[in-house]
Amino acid sequence: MLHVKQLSVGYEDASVVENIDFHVGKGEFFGILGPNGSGKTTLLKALSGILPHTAGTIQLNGKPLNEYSPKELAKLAAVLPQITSHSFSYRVKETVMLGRYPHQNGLFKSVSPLDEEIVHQALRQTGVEALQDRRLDELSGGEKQRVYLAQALAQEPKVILLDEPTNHLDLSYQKNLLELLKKQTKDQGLTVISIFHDLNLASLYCDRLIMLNKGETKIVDHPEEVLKEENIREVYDTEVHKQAHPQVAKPQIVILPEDSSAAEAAQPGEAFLHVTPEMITYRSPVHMKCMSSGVTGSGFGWYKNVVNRYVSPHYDCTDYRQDMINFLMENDLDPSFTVGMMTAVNLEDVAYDSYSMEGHSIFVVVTAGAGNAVDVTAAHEYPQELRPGTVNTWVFVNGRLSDEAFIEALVISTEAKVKAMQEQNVVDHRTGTLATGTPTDSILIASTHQGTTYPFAGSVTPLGRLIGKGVFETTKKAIESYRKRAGRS
Ligand SMILES: Nc1ncnc2c1ncn2[C@@H]1O[C@H](COP(=O)(O)OP(=O)(O)OP(=O)(O)O)[C@@H](O)[C@H]1O
Repeated sequence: MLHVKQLSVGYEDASVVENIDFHVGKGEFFGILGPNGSGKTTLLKALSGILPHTAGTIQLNGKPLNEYSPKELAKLAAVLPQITSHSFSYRVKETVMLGRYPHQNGLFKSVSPLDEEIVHQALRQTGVEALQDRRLDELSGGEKQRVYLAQALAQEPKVILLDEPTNHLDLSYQKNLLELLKKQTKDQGLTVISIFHDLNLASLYCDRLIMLNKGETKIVDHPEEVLKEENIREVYDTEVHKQAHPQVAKPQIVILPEDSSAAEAAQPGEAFLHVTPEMITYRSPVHMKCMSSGVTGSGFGWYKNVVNRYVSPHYDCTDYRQDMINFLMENDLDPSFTVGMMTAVNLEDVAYDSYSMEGHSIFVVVTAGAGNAVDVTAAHEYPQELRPGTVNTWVFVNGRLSDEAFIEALVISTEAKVKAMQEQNVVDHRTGTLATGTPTDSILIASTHQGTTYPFAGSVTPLGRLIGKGVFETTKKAIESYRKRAGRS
């Protein structure tokens, strides 16, 4: 559809963008990225034929751009410029109707029923139908933005060129506008070329991206490649972290702020633990990055408190999440900052200890029961009941864990728990085989996110070895206490 080869564009004698090469296919959503002043608008102006290029070629549908008459070009390409505060006092509908101009013939350019229909459709699609009789200079920035988009759509172009289309729009209109354009790429084969400052929106909606750096191409590729941390660091001179979008297969970028807060003493340990018959509470002085299967605070997140709440073995689990939230609030613990678990084990039997080795340190807390133990390899043979977890394992690490280290810490903790159960000869009563856990065990790996960085935590690393030892010994102690009480030792 659009082929750009060795393109250079500038103002007067000075070149602003140089040696740009890319192509955009029919129905493709193509994003232009780059810092302020990198030449995005200059490139877009050249692509829309507003600014002549000084070298190279731009071909639209196989024909050089400069060989199109303005009217011919307007039938093929529509431009949505950056909206400025200045606007004329046209009415909204008149403004959108201007989009039909390239399609109108004859001396008087009368409005046909088809023009009316298309204009109405564009007003509807962009949500400005109710504003159609209002004057443009009375509208908010976001409303104007949508009116100009309606005008561009009314033009029925094959390519639409947009300069930061979302910059005046609130969250919901940003999404609506980009969804609308994306739908048009799929349903109508519309080609969209758009400048973005918001890298995350560009990642979500664009098929491919070009990233400009000081008027030159840094990279042209799909978002996963373009939005690599090293590219952004080099081009935007900013530290970022790239991560997966939680719901769709697209990368997202988060800014890493300078760490200005003085590190508080966060060495995990008994000092922050409080045990009562109703609950075990760990109140950390710092927010901890946690991975857990808690009732509240599950998955990855940042939390200050961890709670293991005692509930009766006959606890009705139907609305356990809301019940846990109520319980936390009654106890002055903010559910937004608390990982909450439940157990039917007597909390006096909790086992905990600190472990350190070669400058690495962890704190482990375990509550364990064996009555409901299960051999997971035979669990498929029997129905399992949803009962409060009986082996709840908390591992607090003094340091910064990478995602890989979190996963490895979880694996090591599970291996150590299974070994402890087997050593204690905990048996699945239905199969007579050694148990590996209980049906609703819960785990927390918490990282103070200060001090040493841990890229890994497998058993080949000192941290992994420490977790293996700590979870094994603490789980053993917890099972022993549980059994003593139950009179089964
Ligand atoms: N009309 C002009 N005459 C001369 N120089 C210009 C003109 N317009 C832009 N420039 C210069 O060209 C360079 C690129 O500007 P351009 O507007 O293309 O950047 P941009 O990447 O779109 O920036 P932003 O993100 O700030 O909108 C800048 O150094 C700018 O000062």
